Amino acid sequence: MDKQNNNHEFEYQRLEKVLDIIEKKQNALKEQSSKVKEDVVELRKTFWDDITVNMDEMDDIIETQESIKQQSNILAQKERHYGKNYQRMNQLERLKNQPYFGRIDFQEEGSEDIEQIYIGTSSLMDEEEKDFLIYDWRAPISGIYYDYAPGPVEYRSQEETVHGEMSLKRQFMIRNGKMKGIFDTSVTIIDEMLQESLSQAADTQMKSIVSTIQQEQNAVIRHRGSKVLVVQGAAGSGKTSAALQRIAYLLYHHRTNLTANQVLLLSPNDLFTSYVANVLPELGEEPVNQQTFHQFVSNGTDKALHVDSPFTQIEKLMRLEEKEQQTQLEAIQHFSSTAFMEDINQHLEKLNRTNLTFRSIRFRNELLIDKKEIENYFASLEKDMRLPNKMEQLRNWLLQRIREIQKEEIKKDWVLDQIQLLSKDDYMKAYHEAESEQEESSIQDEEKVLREKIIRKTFAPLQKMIRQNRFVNTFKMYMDLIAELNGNDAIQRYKVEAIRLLRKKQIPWELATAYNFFKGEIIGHEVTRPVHLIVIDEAQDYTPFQFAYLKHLYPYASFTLLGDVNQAIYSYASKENPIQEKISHEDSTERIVLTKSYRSTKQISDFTSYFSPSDEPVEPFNRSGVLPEVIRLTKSISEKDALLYKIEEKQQEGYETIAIIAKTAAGCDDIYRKLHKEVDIKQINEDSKTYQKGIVVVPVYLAKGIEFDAVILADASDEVYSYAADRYLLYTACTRAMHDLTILFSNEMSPFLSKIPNEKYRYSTIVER
Ligand SMILES: Nc1ncnc2c1ncn2[C@@H]1O[C@H](COP(=O)(O)OP(=O)(O)OP(=O)(O)O)[C@@H](O)[C@H]1O
Repeated sequence: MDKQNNNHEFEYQRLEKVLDIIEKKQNALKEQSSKVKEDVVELRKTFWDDITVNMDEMDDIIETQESIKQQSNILAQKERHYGKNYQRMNQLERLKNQPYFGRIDFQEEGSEDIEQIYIGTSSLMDEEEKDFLIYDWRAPISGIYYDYAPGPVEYRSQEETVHGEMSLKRQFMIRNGKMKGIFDTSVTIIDEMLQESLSQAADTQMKSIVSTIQQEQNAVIRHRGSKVLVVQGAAGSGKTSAALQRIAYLLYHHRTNLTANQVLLLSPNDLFTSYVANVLPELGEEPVNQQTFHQFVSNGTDKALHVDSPFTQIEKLMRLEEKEQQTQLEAIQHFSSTAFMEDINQHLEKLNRTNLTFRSIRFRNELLIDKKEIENYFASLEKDMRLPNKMEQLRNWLLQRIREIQKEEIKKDWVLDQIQLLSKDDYMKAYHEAESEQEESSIQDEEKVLREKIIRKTFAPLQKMIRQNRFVNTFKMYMDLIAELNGNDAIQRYKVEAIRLLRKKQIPWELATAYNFFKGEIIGHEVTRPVHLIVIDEAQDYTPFQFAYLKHLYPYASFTLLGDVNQAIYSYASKENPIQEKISHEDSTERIVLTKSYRSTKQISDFTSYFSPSDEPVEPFNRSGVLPEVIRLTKSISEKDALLYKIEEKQQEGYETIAIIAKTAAGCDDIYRKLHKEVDIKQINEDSKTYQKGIVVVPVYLAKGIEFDAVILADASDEVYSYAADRYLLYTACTRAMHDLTILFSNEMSPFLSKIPNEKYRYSTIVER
């Protein structure tokens, strides 16, 4: 290789050249696009001109249909072409800003040549469309860039493992098409680009990390093989980032059999959904189907039911005294377990052997089919048949019964009464319908058509109701199951309140997924769209039941679960979660641990490591900042003044996103009330969809997954964070801080903080105005 190609001057010139080619391609594409657009508009306008419509003979009809089909295909093809151009235009626009971020010089074993591989967010060919000027970061060869330092390397192409030598690894910092820096890995010891990226201010929209993906993250992104991938990652280790880049990677590699709408991304709350919404489009991919699990469950349940959110569950628990909380937890843990799924299965078997609870079918206030009759039919079905199959038979039988009833009803006088109420239009339609059936229609023919119309219309809701299985009372059976549950004192006590809520059609979160499972096992699960890949972020908050339910619904889907056992704030609900090692050691499950934490400064990471709830290792990234500050409020200063003082200080220090985090929603209300007249502060609650830069007040459980420049923990006194479960909340809250962490408390500090060595934080007793 020409040594000249190694110097920086070469890189500046190359960048110019590439930008020039991008521009040329853009211009060519623009021209092409406007031509295609004109064609599409023209074709839409003249769609019928080239078609000869002839319906005389059967052959003519077929020919007409054929030519319509052909014309539609041409139109569709042109529209697709236009869509593709549009997509490519966006890609080129992005490339113009940062065409590439890396270069590797690679010599394949046995080859004389050294290839220069430039890596960017999407690929670019030279003007002759012969050679790659830029490789997509997801191309197999690009993997080397993330996995190795210069030296011997290998990568896996479609068919084989390719070995070779990497002689150069170079990083480029290109912003707005301008070269801002060039770093060779052999020269720089620390990753300057990563340092730069991490020291930036927090954003309300997550950014893609393709240019600085780290080796361990790359293993997550490019993982193949096992059906279930479990990622345990320290707070701020890039789980969410890796999850999104993984989706982009898989969409790229499985273009032909995986599309964005076959991916389900489950996120912890709406705020988070909008926080990450930009990443995939930034990577040139379509957004995937993203929901919270609460939305997923609510969409799959009875319309009349109100499903409590997980936040309601956590708030309720936090209001209880420790002993009461323990009892409640014990019950919740049972409902969260796969043992409860077993209870349900046994109960369903029993129901299958005995009978289900049906509703009688009524019509015009009269009993049409008595539930006894339905029970008898159910009992007559073959004993070993599965419940959903029995239900199908039952539906068909009922629909047939309805058809027979219709034949009787059509003759009755009430139908004639209804005919009198029909509009003139309906009469006319009936007249034409009757006429089209017979050359000369009589009054009787018209009446027959009208009677059929009335019967069809009147019975339609009934048929719909049968198709929707509303003749079986799954909710009542579920309530019975809960009421009949045996179990310890905790369960017996829990049942009383649960039944009270269920009677009001309100379902507590811990019973909601189980109800959908129970119902689906009776009437069949409704899976509306094919899902091939399910990515669950904050997976530590899923119960074994919930995870088993998802696997049951989508037995052929691949799963990627990402979470942190240290942030299991719903450990309130379950001691076990799918991220834990023992659960993830099932067949076809692989587990990757991300230990390095990138979000917070080393000082914040060190500090939080003292109260991290589990032994999972956390290795702080070496980015320096100030020590966290722990402030004791004394009587001479109110919480309000202390907060105002600290907010002002953080603003003066230049922080743009400042979060005041409280434990509960009530705590947030209180802070908001005290401060909103003094400073511009926004409150984040369960319904918040987005947030802006500035000052926010937010409960811990809604700050999950998000990050802020500066975090002020409003009250870390011992009476606020003292139970075992509070440790997870405290840890989650403090690890949201990127650059600055301030903790306030009055009287005694939380026991989780009191053991931290003094040199790990700055301590002050009073804040003076
Ligand atoms: N390789 C990387 N390059 C640049 N930034 C990174 C990288 N990895 C992580 N980050 C940054 O670190 C921060 C934390 O990342 P992310 O939110 O993905 O972590 P997480 O593991 O999901 O965190 P948590 O579990 O605490 O919510 C983000 O600002 C992200 O952009």
